[in-house]
Amino acid sequence: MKEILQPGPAEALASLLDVEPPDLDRDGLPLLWHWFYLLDRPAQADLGPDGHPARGTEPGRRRMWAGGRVRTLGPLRCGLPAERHTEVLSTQEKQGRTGRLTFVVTGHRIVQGGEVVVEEEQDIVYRDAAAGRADNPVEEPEVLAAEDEWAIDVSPTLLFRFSALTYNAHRIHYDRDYARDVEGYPGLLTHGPLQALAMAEAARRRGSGGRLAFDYRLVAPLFDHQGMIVRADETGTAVRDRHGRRTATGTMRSLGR
Ligand SMILES: C/C(=C\C(=O)SCCNC(=O)CCNC(=O)[C@H](O)C(C)(C)COP(=O)(O)OP(=O)(O)OC[C@H]1O[C@@H](n2cnc3c(N)ncnc32)[C@H](O)[C@@H]1OP(=O)(O)O)C(=O)O
Repeated sequence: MKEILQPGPAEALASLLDVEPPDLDRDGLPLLWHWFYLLDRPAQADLGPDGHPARGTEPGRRRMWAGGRVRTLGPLRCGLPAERHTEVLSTQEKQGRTGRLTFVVTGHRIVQGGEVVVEEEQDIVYRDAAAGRADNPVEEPEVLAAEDEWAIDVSPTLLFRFSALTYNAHRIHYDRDYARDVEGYPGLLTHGPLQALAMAEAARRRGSGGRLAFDYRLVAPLFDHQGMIVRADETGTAVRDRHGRRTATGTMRSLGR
């Protein structure tokens, strides 16, 4: 897949996150902002009942984004062509606390000007249909956001706009009836990439930049009524809900300028 990268998606993302638009001419796209470019555009006829492309998935199993590893090796520039190369790297069966898990790892490389500028692995997990019904956490008392934490209101409009920007039609993020009645979730599910991006942005606020290695895991589902509270410090970055339950963790390392 190949396209000329335009500033529009980056401007739309800055508005969605309520952050200052980055200086694209000086720095290129920030860490993970490549997720809004070079998107798959599957035909409507190819979508399964969950809104995700049906190809290659076992009918009835539930897809979740479980984690990933990203390396930025150079600036990704707007105004220039870039291409994405994607392949399935591995498929592994595991037994988790929530039942049978099938992890599919896909590898992605973004090439610009003949150089690999982003290298990434994404971990997607498939679970049995009943698993979502167990994802109904007991809510502890509220833990207010500290001064060094970033509280994001997870509203349906935020989730819808994120789905739209990534051209992701997975119904768990915007169709409350489907999320509850079919997948058994207690609310709309916050995208894994949105949580990863919030962690990367919290680190960017602290001055991270240049060539970076970022590893992250989505460790528990985050629903829209639970808020999203993000923090980054020198030891890593994490997301919790407003009751103190951790839903994502990440570590970042500089690879030098
Ligand atoms: C976009 C998009 C979809 C989404 O965004 S979906 C929403 C975002 N994702 C989530 O909310 C997932 C949250 N995480 C979970 O629900 C659970 O952590 C998960 C992934 C279901 C696993 O929970 P379990 O309790 O069943 O598993 P265990 O902790 O007992 O672990 C069993 C083995 O699996 C390995 N493992 C666990 N989590 C991960 C991970 N995130 N990445 C890679 N591997 C993982 C764990 O290490 C254990 O392995 P062993 O070798 O030690 O057995 C869209 O669709 O596009």
